[in-house]
Amino acid sequence: MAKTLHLPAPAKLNRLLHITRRRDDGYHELQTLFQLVDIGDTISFIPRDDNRIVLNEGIDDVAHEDNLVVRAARLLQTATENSHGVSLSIEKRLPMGGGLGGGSSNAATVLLGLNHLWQMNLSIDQLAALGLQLGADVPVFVKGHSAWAEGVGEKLTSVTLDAPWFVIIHPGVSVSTAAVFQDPELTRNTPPITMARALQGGASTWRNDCEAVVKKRYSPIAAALDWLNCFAPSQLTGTGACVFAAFETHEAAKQIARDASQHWPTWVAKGLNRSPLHDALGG
Ligand SMILES: C[C@@](CO)(OP(=O)(O)O)[C@H](O)COP(=O)(O)OP(=O)(O)OC[C@H]1O[C@@H](n2ccc(N)nc2=O)[C@H](O)[C@@H]1O
Ligand SMILES: Nc1ncnc2c1ncn2[C@@H]1O[C@H](COP(=O)(O)OP(=O)(O)O)[C@@H](O)[C@H]1O
Repeated sequence: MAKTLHLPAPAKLNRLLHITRRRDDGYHELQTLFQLVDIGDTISFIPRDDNRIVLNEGIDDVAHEDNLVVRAARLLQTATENSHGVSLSIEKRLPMGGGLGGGSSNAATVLLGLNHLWQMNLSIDQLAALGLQLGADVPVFVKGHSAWAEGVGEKLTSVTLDAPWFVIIHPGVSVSTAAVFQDPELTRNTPPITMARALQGGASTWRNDCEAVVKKRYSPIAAALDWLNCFAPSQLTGTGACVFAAFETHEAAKQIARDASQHWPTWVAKGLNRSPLHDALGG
């Protein structure tokens, strides 16, 4: 029987997110600091004798062909014109549409995992370019390092950030990314800053331009931010829904998480700089 490969798909936090401009095509240019964290999903791969791509254990709310793991596998199969197949399954731990990048990370894990399993020998840059076709957050997971990002998130420079313990709370609502970017009140003209200046400023200066609009539209997110702000400066990740705060010790994070978990789904996560996916693949 073919051996099963299990690979991690870590989450990310946006520790800073500035929106600098709306482009003519309606998309927004960003400056963001992506940090990888040590919570995530697991993707399992079993090679097949035929050329089919099959998702055995998927996600209830997402159709088979729409699932980013199936789309990533098909994209690699087409781009490399190969006739290998695979059976995939997802052990889902990350909330969907939570701003933790779970779907994007799942896609990146499939691109790297199948490049390895099918021995396609595409470079990381080639895989990141394929990943961008699936979503703006896929390339950072393909590259596998915390990063300063510009453009729509695809122009990446690896950075080494502090690695605190984070408390991450899901306030229980689902945020529409499109609606946030369409909101007339969104701050979309933050002057661009240099990466050096952002890093020099440090975490106490980092903020998320989506936060004001998201708080106004979703009162449960405002409530979770207000609650967490009583213990440490708190922020939204991506366009939400999750909010987070950093703590120096695991103990301190666990203590706050215990209280938070009485109200909301809550995670404690360690900040990372290198992806556990790249550790697992030995790259
Ligand atoms: C803003 C970030 C930061 O990480 O939010 P999260 O998704 O993590 O919350 C991401 O880059 C999100 O990228 P991605 O996940 O690809 O966005 P999508 O859901 O495809 O975007 C939905 C819609 O939002 C708008 N949109 C999205 C990204 C962007 N840079 N400018 C935009 O204007 C577009 O109208 C797009 O059709
Ligand atoms: N494998 C997958 N995991 C999560 N979401 C997926 C997946 N495949 C498709 N999706 C779709 O992508 C959307 C964004 O998911 P996700 O990346 O988890 O959130 P976010 O972009 O807010 O961090 C989901 O709401 C879902 O409809």
